[in-house]
Amino acid sequence: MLTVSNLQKTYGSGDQAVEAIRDLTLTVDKGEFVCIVGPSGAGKSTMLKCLCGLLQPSSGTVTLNGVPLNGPPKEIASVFQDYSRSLMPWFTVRRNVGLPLRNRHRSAADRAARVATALEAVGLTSFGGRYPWQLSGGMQQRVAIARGLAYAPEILLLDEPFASVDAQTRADLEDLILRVRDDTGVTMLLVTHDIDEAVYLADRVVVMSARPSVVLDTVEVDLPRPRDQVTTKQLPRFAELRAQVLTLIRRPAHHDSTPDHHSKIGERR
Ligand SMILES: Nc1ncnc2c1ncn2[C@@H]1O[C@H](COP(=O)(O)OP(=O)(O)OP(=O)(O)O)[C@@H](O)[C@H]1O
Repeated sequence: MLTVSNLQKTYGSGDQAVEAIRDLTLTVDKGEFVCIVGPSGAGKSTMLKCLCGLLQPSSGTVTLNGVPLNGPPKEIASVFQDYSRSLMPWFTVRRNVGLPLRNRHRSAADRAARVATALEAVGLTSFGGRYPWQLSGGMQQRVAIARGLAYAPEILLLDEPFASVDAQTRADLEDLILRVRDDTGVTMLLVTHDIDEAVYLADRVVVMSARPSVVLDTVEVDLPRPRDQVTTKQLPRFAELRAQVLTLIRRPAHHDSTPDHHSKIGERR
């Protein structure tokens, strides 16, 4: 469904040039849940911006259903880490969730129905009339997820979506996103620096090196579904997969990445 071939991205030029991504190649199949792990500054957000058409790669291609990307595609919705900056504080929850639908020229009744379904999916039906600042951080992130879902994308891109909430809320949101995936069949591409989270959620974990990033390897996650925060994480296979990803991350890349970068990624604090 989504193919990234030899993606390379350098910001600026000359003395100011920052090579964020050296060479990324990966594919995401329809309905798959792919997690991307990589150290801080590895270029994960840069990659997602290239995938949702907000940034032009310096070289390489991104194709969606066989068509090269040329600007933001209507098939993709994104959820970012910082919900406080992605929600409009002067709009109600309902209006925030319905915002991207206005550009798709849907009727008011259709928009309202989609917003209601999306709010229900994230358990916020009774909060549609509130403002974001009246909600907890975890609830605000659920609003951001609902906004992505209301858009009915083929692919949902999630950039460290649970990084700004406490551990219990994070676990709840992880389970929410798994439930949404089961209910809707939407393809998920989620970036995280948390190995446990990646293994818990994914069908496949793509491991990125430190900047300038390359794909170090891909790990197939053959854990049974439905997954559970307690029983899945107690499985010996979960520990094996976790160790496999950690070993990859600790192995220096072939280019000039430093061990310091690698130490920033790892087990949940
Ligand atoms: N607009 C920009 N101009 C110049 N350099 C940039 C720009 N955006 C990002 N960079 C640099 O590119 C590199 C990759 O940044 P990016 O935000 O993609 O990494 P990341 O893996 O998402 O990091 P984190 O996990 O900390 O969010 C960093 O060194 C960053 O400083």
